[in-house]
Amino acid sequence: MAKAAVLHRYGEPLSIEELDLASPKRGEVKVKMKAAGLCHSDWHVVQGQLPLPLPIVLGHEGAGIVEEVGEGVTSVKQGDHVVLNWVPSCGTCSYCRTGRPDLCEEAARLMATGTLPDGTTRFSLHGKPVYQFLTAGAFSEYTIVPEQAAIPIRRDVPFELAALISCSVMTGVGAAIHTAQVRPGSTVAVIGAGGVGFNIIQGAALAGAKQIIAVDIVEEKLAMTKTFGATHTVNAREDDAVSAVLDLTDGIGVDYAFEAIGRPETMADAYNMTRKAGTTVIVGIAAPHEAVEINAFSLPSQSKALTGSWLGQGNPPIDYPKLLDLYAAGKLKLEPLISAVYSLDQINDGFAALKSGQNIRGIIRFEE
Ligand SMILES: NC(=O)c1ccc[n+]([C@@H]2O[C@H](COP(=O)([O-])OP(=O)(O)OC[C@H]3O[C@@H](n4cnc5c(N)ncnc54)[C@H](O)[C@@H]3O)[C@@H](O)[C@H]2O)c1
Ligand SMILES: [Zn+2]
Ligand SMILES: [Zn+2]
Repeated sequence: MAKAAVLHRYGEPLSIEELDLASPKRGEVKVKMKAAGLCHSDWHVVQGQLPLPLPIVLGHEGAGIVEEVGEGVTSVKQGDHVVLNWVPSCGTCSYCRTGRPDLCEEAARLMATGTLPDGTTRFSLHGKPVYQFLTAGAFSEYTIVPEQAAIPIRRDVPFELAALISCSVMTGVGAAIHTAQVRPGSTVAVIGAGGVGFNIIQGAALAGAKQIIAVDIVEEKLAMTKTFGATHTVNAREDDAVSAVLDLTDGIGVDYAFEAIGRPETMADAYNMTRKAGTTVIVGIAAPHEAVEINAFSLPSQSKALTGSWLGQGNPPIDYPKLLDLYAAGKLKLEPLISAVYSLDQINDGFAALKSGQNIRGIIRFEE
């Protein structure tokens, strides 16, 4: 049995249920969850913007302890501390073989099916399957994931901080460092200062950007971005974000602009505040039917690079431990990213806070 937060119908609160949990099969790992972050991607699912099979256990940003391993598992053992990798790459598809495990075809398939690789799930309720978001299903006391989804980590980092590495830190820092490859002395704008946006800001600062402009609509969070390396802030409720960023860059625009909200309008804003030959990186996730409007003539005449970034173009077995080492070396801030801690029972309060934009990151702490 495992107590978990289950989404039964889009738009409804999650319900806390005691689910049946099978044993780990070959190549699978049972994890006792210790902490799980509330990411806007989970919220997109709740709202029906990312259609998935229901009922489902959401949560994909998590850390815990290996409780049991299935046959053939070699990379982790009972008692290891692990961070969940929500893109458990297969190692054999064309993307994996060409160094892009973030775009693994098998992991993309599992996102759509809400299952483990064999097409089934280990959670069930009254004999019917309960699906697992991104194979993780992290909003549960226990979960069972593919071996590739449980990345062993150093033991000296508290679980709540380690959990953040799983999505917001990897996604944000990776978007700046891997995807945009922000150069020292460059100029950056980040639209959306949430869990992901704060990490794009600290990633750009780590890369040596000289000007980092944070754009959001919540003044308290904008003020906090300064401690993560932002040099300027723009409140998009008060000012037009594109004009404000152009004003701050002598009318030229920034070298790199990032969108970290998931709205087509702000994606176009990110493009429009990028200078000629600069780079626009879309990190926010919009619904599959939505489209972004971009001036067609500008595409050749301004020659900007427009790209996306998934999991910060990361390779979790290598990058999660590296990011934790950067934290231990005092080069990444993790503690101040957590602005509220909830119990699993309080998860709907956490999502209400996420919806209102008040948290940087809210995190679930599982009871002992
Ligand atoms: N590409 C990936 O791999 C990946 C990974 C994780 C999350 N995401 C996506 O990134 C996005 C951000 O996720 P998050 O967890 O940081 O979300 P979040 O809710 O923590 O942050 C979103 C921020 O946007 C701000 N905002 C909302 N409307 C705005 C507006 N009109 N103008 C300016 N700011 C506005 C909010 O105040 C909030 O601070 C989501 O779409 C999420 O699904 C993508
Ligand atoms: Zn996420
Ligand atoms: Zn693959």
